Amino acid sequence: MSADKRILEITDRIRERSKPTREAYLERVRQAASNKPKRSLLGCGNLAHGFAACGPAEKADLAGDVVPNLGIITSYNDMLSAHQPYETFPQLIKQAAREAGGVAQVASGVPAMCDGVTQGFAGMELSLFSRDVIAMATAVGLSHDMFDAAVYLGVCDKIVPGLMIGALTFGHLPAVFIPAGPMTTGLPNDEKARIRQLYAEGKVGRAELLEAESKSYHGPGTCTFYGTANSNQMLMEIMGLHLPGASFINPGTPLRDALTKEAAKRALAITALGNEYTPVGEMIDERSIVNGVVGLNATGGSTNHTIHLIAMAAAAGIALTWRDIAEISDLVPLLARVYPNGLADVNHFHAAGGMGFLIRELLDAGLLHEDVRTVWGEGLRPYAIEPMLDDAGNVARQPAPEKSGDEKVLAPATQAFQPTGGIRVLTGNIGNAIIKISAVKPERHVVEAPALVFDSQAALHEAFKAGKLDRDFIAIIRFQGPKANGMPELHKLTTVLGILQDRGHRVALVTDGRMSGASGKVPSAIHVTPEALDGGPIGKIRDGDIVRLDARAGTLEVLISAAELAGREMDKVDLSGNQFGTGRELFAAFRQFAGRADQGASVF
Ligand SMILES: O=C(O)[C@H](O)[C@@H](O)[C@H](O)[C@H](O)COP(=O)(O)O
Ligand code: SF4
Repeated sequence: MSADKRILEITDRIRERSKPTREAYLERVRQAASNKPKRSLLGCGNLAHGFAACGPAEKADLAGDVVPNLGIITSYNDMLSAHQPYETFPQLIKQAAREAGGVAQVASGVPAMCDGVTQGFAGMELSLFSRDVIAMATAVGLSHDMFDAAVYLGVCDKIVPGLMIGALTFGHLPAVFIPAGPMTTGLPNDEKARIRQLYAEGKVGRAELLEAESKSYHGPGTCTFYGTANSNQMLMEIMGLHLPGASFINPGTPLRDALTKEAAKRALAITALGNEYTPVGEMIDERSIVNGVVGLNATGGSTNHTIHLIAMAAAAGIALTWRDIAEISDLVPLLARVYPNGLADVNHFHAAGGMGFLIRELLDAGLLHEDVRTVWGEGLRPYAIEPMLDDAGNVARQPAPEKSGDEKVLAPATQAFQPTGGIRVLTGNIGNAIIKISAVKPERHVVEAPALVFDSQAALHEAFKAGKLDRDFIAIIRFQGPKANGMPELHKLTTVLGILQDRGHRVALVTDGRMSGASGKVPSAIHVTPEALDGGPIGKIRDGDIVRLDARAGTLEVLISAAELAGREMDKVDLSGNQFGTGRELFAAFRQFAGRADQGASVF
């Protein structure tokens, strides 16, 4: 079934806009692909260094140019529960490569930051920039030119986008992304949030809070809320970079290991040395990107992808804009209710039918491009499946269930939770901004209240503790953009603003910073562009100004005259405290050269 004509029109518009950059990119990909395998162009000394630590069989294989060599880019560390399982993946991949007559080598490790550990602390000011560091580290690994394809081990927030930018920069190489899978279900996310609010109100102590948090985040695997990490998994599957059904299988299970080995074999099968050469730079095109945006809106995915998807697309020469995202949002129904957009977690989503059911529903509704290339072959329909193990312990796939296993978690397109997607673009005299409404009650989609201006999230917390916030207000937190302090997530504010909202106050947040993909119930206009440090009007808002956030009309306004706004001086904020400590002194160039949020906030 072909996609709805409005989806086709948006895709055509993106294709037309991207033509100059996309054609130049594809020329570079084809140029790089012309010498295959690249390692045969290396000198003997270079090559000997490249396989010095291999066994005799691998050395013999790599000395020639008929055996494919798989580069592994791994973001393993023990800090992220989602990445800890990757400790054992390289051995599995190497074993699978041998079984498939190929070789696999770890090409490089890339850093991975846990936004949950750094949330609310200085480390969060490195978070967004770590995406581009990951892309650079990926390039360092692949620059050895020893590889015919690469597999990318990454799950969390900035890691998959960084790996994707790196993979597309080596667009002549086939790329398969290998997920680690979600943590098993622990304390429900809404119960965790309830205990946090009790703690913030002084009704429970630190011991009770730590006990609740530890029952929620309790083992290896991705945290089970639908934040940026799980949005990444959804994107990699709907864009055809995972194997069908790979995203949400728990780590440490036979099916997980079978999927990992299958991914390694698939990557070796689609190199230029075989008959299904699938360079990722050609495989990912405007249709794949639009499919990603559709999936993001259909699932109420992370607002961080209104930044990362733009940067990822740009790495393939494709120019994606917030207007594209907004127009797709207006066409795509919300089909998933996973926390913070509901009470279920990602394991419940998978059990209800998961990605296979979602993709089938969106394909049948004409909301996805079916005629795309994927790492699995031609077309997206083969992803409308659910994976399992056969008797021999290999991956088998059967059609996704006709009916959702739980229509309160995963709905058919005919019974969508909301007729449009979870992500909106707001425009007006404060600038452009993003809001995720899938987790905000309809009665809170419009908030008009006096502004209270803060230069940091800490200042708002202080005002809360001093009892100054028991009122209707819109918090304006500015100088939180990429150039100011690395555009941190201000997700810790969710608890305090949630308490005030639950007390019946009309509250909202407006910031040039970010929120977490796990943020939700408080109406928040985020990624305000231009940022204050770039002269954005958000830097001119004063305490008491009336601000109106209207997610229905798609507007964000400070209700003063244009003349008064233009006549106001930009506030000045001392940012020297954001330039040193926790490694921030090493990121001055990133702050200086970071692009706008609506253009991907990239340093490239
Ligand atoms: O974008 C995201 O999804 C968040 O950055 C997420 O990865 C982060 O870990 C949150 O902080 C988790 O939520 P809590 O901080 O509420 O545990
Ligand atoms: S989902 Fe967030 S908190 Fe969980 S491991 Fe990943 S980065 Fe850390």
